[in-house]
Amino acid sequence: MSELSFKNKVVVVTGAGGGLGRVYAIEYAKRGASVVVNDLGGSLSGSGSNARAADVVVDEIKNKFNGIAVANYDSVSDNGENIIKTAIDNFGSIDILINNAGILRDVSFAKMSPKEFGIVIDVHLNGAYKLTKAAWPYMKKQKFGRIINTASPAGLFGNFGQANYSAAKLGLVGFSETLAKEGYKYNIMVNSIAPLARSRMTENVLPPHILKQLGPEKIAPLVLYLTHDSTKVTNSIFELAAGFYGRIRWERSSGQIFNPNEKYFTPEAILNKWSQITDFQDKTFNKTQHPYQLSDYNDLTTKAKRLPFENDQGSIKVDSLKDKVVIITGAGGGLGKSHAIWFAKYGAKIVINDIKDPASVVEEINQRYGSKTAIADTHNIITESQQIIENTIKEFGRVDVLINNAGILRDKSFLKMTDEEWYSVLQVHLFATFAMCKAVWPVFLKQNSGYIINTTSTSGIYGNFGQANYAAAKAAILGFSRTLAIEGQKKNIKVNVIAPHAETAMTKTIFSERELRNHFDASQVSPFVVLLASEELQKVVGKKGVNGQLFEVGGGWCGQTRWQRSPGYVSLDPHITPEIIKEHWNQVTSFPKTKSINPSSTQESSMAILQSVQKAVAEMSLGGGDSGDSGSNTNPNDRIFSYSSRDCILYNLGVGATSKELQYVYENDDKFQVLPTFAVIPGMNALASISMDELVDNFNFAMLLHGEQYFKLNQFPIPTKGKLKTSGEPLQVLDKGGKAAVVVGKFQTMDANTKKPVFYNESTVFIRGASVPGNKQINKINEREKFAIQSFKVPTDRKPDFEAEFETAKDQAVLYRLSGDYNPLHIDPMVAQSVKFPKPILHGLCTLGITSKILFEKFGVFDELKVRFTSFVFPGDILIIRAWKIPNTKIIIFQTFDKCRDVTVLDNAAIKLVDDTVKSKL
Ligand SMILES: CCCCCCC[C@@H](O)CC(=O)SCCNC(=O)CCNC(=O)[C@H](O)C(C)(C)COP(=O)(O)OP(=O)(O)OC[C@H]1O[C@@H](n2cnc3c(N)ncnc32)[C@H](O)[C@@H]1OP(=O)(O)O
Repeated sequence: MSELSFKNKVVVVTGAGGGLGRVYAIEYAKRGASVVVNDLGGSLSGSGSNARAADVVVDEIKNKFNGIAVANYDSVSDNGENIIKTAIDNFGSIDILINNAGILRDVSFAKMSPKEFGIVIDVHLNGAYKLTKAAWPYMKKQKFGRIINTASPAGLFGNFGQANYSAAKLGLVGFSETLAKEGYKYNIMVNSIAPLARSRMTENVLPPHILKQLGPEKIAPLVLYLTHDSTKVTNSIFELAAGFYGRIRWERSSGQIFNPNEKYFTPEAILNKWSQITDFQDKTFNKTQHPYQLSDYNDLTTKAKRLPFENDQGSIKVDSLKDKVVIITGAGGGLGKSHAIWFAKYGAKIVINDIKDPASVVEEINQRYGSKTAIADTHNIITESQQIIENTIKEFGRVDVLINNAGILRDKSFLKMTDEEWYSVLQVHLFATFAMCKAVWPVFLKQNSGYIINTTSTSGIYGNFGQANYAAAKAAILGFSRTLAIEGQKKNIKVNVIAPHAETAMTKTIFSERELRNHFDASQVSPFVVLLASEELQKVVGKKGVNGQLFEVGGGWCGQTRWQRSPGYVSLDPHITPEIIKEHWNQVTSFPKTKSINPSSTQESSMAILQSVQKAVAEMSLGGGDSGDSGSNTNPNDRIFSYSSRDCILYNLGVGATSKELQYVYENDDKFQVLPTFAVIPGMNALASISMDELVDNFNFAMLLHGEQYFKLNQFPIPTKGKLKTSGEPLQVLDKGGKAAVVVGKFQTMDANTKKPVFYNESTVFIRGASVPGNKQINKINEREKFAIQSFKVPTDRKPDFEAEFETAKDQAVLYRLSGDYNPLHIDPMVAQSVKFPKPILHGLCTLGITSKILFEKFGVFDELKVRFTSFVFPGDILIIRAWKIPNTKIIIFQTFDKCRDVTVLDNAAIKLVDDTVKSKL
């Protein structure tokens, strides 16, 4: 494949003095681009400014790569336009913009100051806005542009201590989606990436063995691929780290429709169908979708209205809102007013906040539901949020529910959008939501309960033409809310988000009058909001409750929206290139039904990424033999293992053979042979054909230990070269008290040409920290070999018939691994430490190989072997092998003891001799 060139392209990379940005800048320059390396030169906390960081990168580009680059030291949020000007002044255009600069101000929401919130929004979101705004006219004019905005898993899912950062990062996603829609016809492609990379930011947060895999050089190839002029990908979000590349997209449930009449479309009716709302199966009236825009409400409302007038009210009455105190912002009309009336209907006391005219709503409510049901409040929600809370407590004595509903619109195509239009929309939506939540938070913390319902919009979720400001603000509210939900969980504070399909001004811009009459009705949203603030819903849903969730509601339809991620592509290539990404694009972006996942937290998402990487490492570590062969009727789980005398010698050396034993180490020796335990090697090579990560929950490859092994030899002597085919399948998948999982796999190995059986293995792995839910357990114990599940206790009434000592070499594992088990646990001190071993341990099969070599030489050929690995061995330890002949049988029971650690390491173990009268025939 020809190299993707960036010759004659002008690239601006912000925050390029280090980490990700630096690597981007270098990679672009190496491929011929002219690069503006922007960096303020500040420390991680954003203070100070020296020109060094950007200069160093520019020098590196010029001197080391003979590339073209110029430094810029402006702050993205203060002088973003200047950075673009640097590109124009020096190189005459701007083609590719990578908004990468960022700062952190991590602090719990309770302690977060408005300044800490504001500055993070300013650098990430306003910074990206400033640069994009300045670049946009050039890109539009030249009909070419590529923009990458840097989101984060914290933005997608929320993250403790990062309310500011989550808001900014998801805000960037909403912003990008809108730009993608507006830019498409001008060949401006806009995408977001959510990388989990090793950088100054992550260094303090992640453990070293994980950090090791998270190099920025693994992020850059996707960014370069996405921004190449031959790439037409737009409006997409990617999660990536450590060689994993996946796409993440919205998934909207088919949901539930109700007849949307005021009498029977109630919180009770919605509660009665809650499981349907959050159900992501297709239904007759609607499908689960992966949309780029809001639901087809025309269709849904029409169907909803055809339903019987009476919605089933179920058996649970919602009465927990009686005398609860609810603050609703922007409640002087529209949705807010409707919410207020519905809360009043359910017995709540309401603070009607609106800078315009709350009095008429108050009057209406008090007339209908009794005086003092509602009070008016005209404080400014951005600057006077504290007074609103104080006023509420003064009047009603408490606050239970906060509904952030107020908003404004300043719709304009991005080209024409003014700074005032951008900032004012952010102020009223995002900063007001922040200020109101901030003011009510201590009250909720103190009373150990509270409900917040924030209002996003389908424009925020999917982006919308002419609403870059609104989409950014609304998406930011969602990211912000998710972090609040996480932080509030322990204190019983529930934070959820709705995207109502009934926003006066917005709907007016989208729908015709007729359509509006058909389904613009605020009262079709409010019952859902009342339910979200009720205790009844939390009780019905159970332990975790409804928290941090996003719902789309309107016109009688209610649905839930969440993330869905592709299984993605993992490259273990140490030098991943954009070309490799291009070649595997289909894998990066396709969403096969059974393998796509729905991560719901930063931890879940990151763990799933790292597990995909570990799985790939495991597949490679454990031999990773070719799957199948080119013939027809091949099972994808089959693994081909070709070997030669060289592999036999390597194996023999790994389990203790020396130059004094030519039969094991010299292929021209008359008695050249491979030891019987070689039988485990093709099985081990096929271990990766069993997807442990799918069989058990919380799979972590580094936590996997070899537990037991059984094998049977169908042929002896074992051929010293050949092509073998092994098929693997799980026989048992069991949970060990929720603390570990045990997986037993069977591996049938045959000669790939003659199809004659050669070996049969049953291998047990013990996975610490993993669990197996009831419905995933497998127990085909009846299919297991008798010898494999037999118990072999050493006779305690007599001394062993045989005893031998063997000193393992310090480099035993280093040598043994070359037979195909490249598990880093046996060589990488960092990996070993991460799973609580002080240093790398020896392969269980190496200890077994050493032991059975000695037994083989003493007792002769055996055709069955079974062992349990009871403790680990460090390379260099001295082993004591003990064996007992069981009278009148062909069975030898054995045990291996680690003299240095004073512990039995192989136990419950036996071999079955082929002929107990002869020694090794060899
Ligand atoms: C061909 C396939 C190749 C596979 C390759 C694998 C990749 C390799 O690179 C990995 C390795 O080589 S790891 C090195 C070798 N293995 C070891 O060092 C493990 C040694 N064993 C231990 O540490 C403990 O026994 C330990 C930690 C395993 C268990 O100890 P405890 O947690 O103390 O367990 P315990 O409380 O005694 O028992 C709990 C339940 O688990 C069952 N169990 C115990 N040891 C087992 C073992 N070794 N294998 C299988 N099951 C085992 C117990 O029976 C008990 O079950 P139940 O609750 O049902 O009674």
